[in-house]
Amino acid sequence: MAQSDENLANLDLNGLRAEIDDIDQALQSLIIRRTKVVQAVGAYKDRVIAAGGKVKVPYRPAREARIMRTLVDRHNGAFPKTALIQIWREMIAAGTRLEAPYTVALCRNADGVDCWELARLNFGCLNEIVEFDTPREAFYALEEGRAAVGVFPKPELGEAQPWWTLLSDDSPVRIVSKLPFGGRPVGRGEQTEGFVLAAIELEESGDDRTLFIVSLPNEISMDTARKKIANGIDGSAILGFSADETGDRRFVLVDVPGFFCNRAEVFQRALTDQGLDPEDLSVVGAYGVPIPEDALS
Ligand SMILES: O=C(O)C(=O)C[C@]1(C(=O)O)C=C[C@@H](O)C=C1
Repeated sequence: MAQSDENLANLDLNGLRAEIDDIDQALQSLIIRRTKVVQAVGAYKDRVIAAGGKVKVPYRPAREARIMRTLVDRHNGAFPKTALIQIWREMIAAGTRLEAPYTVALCRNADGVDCWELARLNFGCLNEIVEFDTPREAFYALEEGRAAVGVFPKPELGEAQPWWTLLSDDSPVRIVSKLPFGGRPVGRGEQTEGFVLAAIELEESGDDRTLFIVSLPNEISMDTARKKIANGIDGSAILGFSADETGDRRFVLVDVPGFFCNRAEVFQRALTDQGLDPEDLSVVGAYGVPIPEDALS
């Protein structure tokens, strides 16, 4: 029998435990019900694929971002929001696995950093995590469908052979999410950030950032490029730059506020207005802006 908050103080230990048992039963019934609905979503997606749709990976990070933000917004009481998110992470990850098999690809950066903890927290206790020797191998696993998602360490400015140069208009693999999204692991992995890559369509979550790669002639110094990109696109940040093999141009990974899927021309125009004259510009991803730490306390 559900007790009022005031009445809890009058219950003995058995009474309180009986109350917890009732709540657990209600929660479990809802999990069973939610799972049936997720399986119906999986069946719906199968029908779309059978009708000629392209999407084979069930992961929908924009939808997940909306769910997590709603949870945080409507929460109250003493239960920590980060732990609340983690309960949903497990539920969503386990349910996604029922929709289609799910392997998570990992790789290390040049400093040996990987995102194992972030991957385990985000994709749950059941999904297989496979560590590849190189980012290139992890990337091919995504392209070939041997892994559904990959978690790659956040790019470092100036690193040799950055993984993000594998992204292009010719590949279905995109950056689709940023981790951690809602709360950091405590201890190991606390400082790590990463991007999730998957061969899925980009979708809007309501508060997003877009990533594009632009190729610029090498005569333009990084400082000039940085200033002009900042002047041309409000709120933009350069996440990486690299020289290509021929050495006459460099690639720059730029992170900008807003959702600009399939709208590379917007950036092309902004950079041309700054006199940068980009040779090639591709939108390579978009991600829901993670929930800020202060909204989780
Ligand atoms: O909404 C969907 O597309 C689902 O597959 C359901 C669900 C969920 O459990 O809520 C599961 C996986 C997706 O990444 C997003 C949400």
